[in-house]
Amino acid sequence: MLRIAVPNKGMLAETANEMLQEAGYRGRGDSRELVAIDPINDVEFFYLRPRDIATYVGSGVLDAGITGRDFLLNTESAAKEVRALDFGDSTFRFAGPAGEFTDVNQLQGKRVATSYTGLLGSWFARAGIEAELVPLEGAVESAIRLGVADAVADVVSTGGTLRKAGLEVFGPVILESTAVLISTPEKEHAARRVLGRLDGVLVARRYAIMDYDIESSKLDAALAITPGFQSPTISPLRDSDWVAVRSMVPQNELNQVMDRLQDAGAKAIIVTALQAVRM
Ligand SMILES: Nc1ncnc2c1ncn2[C@@H]1O[C@H](COP(=O)(O)OP(=O)(O)OP(=O)(O)O)[C@@H](O)[C@H]1O
Ligand SMILES: O=P(O)(O)OC[C@H]1O[C@H](OP(=O)(O)OP(=O)(O)O)[C@H](O)[C@@H]1O
Ligand SMILES: [Mg+2]
Repeated sequence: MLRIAVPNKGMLAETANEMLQEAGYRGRGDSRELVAIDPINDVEFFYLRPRDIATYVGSGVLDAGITGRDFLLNTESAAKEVRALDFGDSTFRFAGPAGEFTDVNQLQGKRVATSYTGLLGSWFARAGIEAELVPLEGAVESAIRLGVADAVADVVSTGGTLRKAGLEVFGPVILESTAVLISTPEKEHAARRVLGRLDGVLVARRYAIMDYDIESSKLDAALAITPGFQSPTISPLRDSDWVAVRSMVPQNELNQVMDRLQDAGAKAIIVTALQAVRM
C-alpha cells in the first residue's frame, strides 16, 4: 500500500486535499483524522504538519508527500522535489525596520529571527555571512520591536504583515516557494502513480479544450495560434472547404486566443473544461 503524507492544517492543507480528491482519492472524513485508508486506490494517507513532512518522507517510512518547497529545504532529509503543484506560492525575504538595511552584507554579526533556521543557516553559509539566528515559531515580525532580533527572514505574501509591523524587505529573494510533491530516489518508482494522477489534475487545471471551425485555406494561420499540447485534432466537415479543429489551450490565454482565432476567420469557437486528464 502506498503511504502518502498530506498537510493536516495551515496554508497548504485545503488545496492539497482538494487536489488529491480531484485526483480520485478519498479524503479524510473529518479534519481531526490523522490517518485515512483509501482501499480502492490502495493508498494510506497520513495527515501531518507540513513542516514535518520532509522528515517523514526523507526517512523512507512514507513514499511521498505534499509540502512547501521552503519546508523541504529547511529540513535536512533525503527527500527531493518531484513536482511543483501550482499552489502555495510565496517568497522568503529578509526584512528590517524601514530604511535601516539596504544590503544583506549589513547582517554580518547581527541577530536574524526566523522560523526557518535550516533554510536560512545554509543560505548564510553559502553567502559567507556570519549572523546569529534567533529561532522562533511564528509571528517573527514582532521580534525586532520586542528587541530579540535586528532583522527577520520570513514568508512574505501580500506584505501586509510586514507593513503593519513597520518593516520593509531588503536584499535578494532568499527563495521562491510553492507547494511540491516530494519523494526519495528509492521511493520515486512507488510514487509514480500518485505523480501521474497529480500531473493529470495540473493539466486539467491549467488547460481547457477549444473547438472551432475554420476554412481549410486559413488552417495554417489558425494552427499557429492553437498549436495544442501534442498536436491538434483536425476533422473534416460536410462542407469540404471547412475543417473542425480541437486543441488544448492554456486557461490563462483563453480569451486572447479566441480573439486571435476570430481575427483569423474561425467560427463557432467553443471552450470546454477538462474533467480529468492523463497525459
Ligand atoms: N501568505 C502565506 N503565509 C504563510 N505561508 C504561506 C503563504 N502563502 C503560501 N505559504 C506557504 O505555506 C506554507 C506555510 O503554511 P503553514 O500555514 O502550515 O505555515 P506555518 O504557520 O509557518 O507553520 P507552523 O504553524 O507549522 O509553524 C509554506 O510552504 C509557505 O511558503
Ligand atoms: O505577507 P502576508 O500576506 O502578510 O503574509 C505573510 C505572513 O503570513 C505568515 O504567517 P502565519 O499566518 O502563518 O502566522 P505565523 O507567523 O504564526 O506562522 C508568514 O509567516 C507571515 O507572517
Ligand atoms: Mg501559521
